[in-house]
Amino acid sequence: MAETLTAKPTASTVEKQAFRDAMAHLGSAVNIITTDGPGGRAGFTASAVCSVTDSPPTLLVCLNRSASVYPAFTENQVLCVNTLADCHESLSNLFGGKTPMEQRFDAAEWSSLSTGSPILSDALVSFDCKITQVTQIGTHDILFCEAVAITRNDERHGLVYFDRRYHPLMRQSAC
Ligand SMILES: NC(=O)c1ccc[n+]([C@@H]2O[C@H](COP(=O)([O-])OP(=O)(O)OC[C@H]3O[C@@H](n4cnc5c(N)ncnc54)[C@H](O)[C@@H]3O)[C@@H](O)[C@H]2O)c1
Ligand SMILES: Cc1cc2c(cc1C)N(C[C@H](O)[C@H](O)[C@H](O)COP(=O)(O)O)c1[nH]c(=O)[nH]c(=O)c1N2
Repeated sequence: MAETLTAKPTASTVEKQAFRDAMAHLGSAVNIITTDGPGGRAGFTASAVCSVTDSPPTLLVCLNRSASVYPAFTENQVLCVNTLADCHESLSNLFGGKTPMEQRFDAAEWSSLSTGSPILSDALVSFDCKITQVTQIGTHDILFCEAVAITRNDERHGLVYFDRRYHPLMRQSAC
């Protein structure tokens, strides 16, 4: 586990709502981030996920520190990024807040791979990761996550969150 950095707050001329309205114009994949371990099983929906480097294979996940799941991720130090397919809209909403944890997990099939974090059975792709570094910016922690195992489903269609709504993302069919 490496250092935790804290950015100095700076005055911004952009209002929070204007920022969110602007961010709603960026389409993104939708993911259910899961963890399990001494801190308990937990999961939440995240669109703030991206690739950092392939050497070592690293993704980042932004997690609001006020989320109910925050203590579990902090304690477990492992997580799985489960990228959702077009059929997962209601599952995304379940993991998107307020629903009790057991009810979230009861709605789908799960397995485990290397770290013990729940792997969503029909996810588009699952990155089983250990958290290697954490940086604090404003309300969120940026979790840098090194993939230790990956499962892929090359047949399913994708799911995109854009303009505050879900959209299916179709694979190009072979011609
Ligand atoms: N990064 C995040 O924490 C994040 C991202 C997406 C959605 N959400 C949450 O999901 C719910 C629905 O979101 P929505 O997209 O339908 O409408 P919204 O108006 O709350 O958000 C619009 C866009 O702004 C960004 N955003 C929203 N809340 C943020 C936050 N606290 N920190 C950083 N960026 C944020 C995201 O890109 C989001 O898609 C809200 O409660 C929202 O806070 C959080
Ligand atoms: C489409 C979409 C996308 C995101 C979210 C929601 C939705 C619907 N949420 C919010 C997050 O899922 C929610 O705060 C957690 O489920 C925690 O909620 P509880 O505190 O358990 O109610 C979210 N939260 C976060 O910290 N980082 C993120 O990238 C996202 N992205």
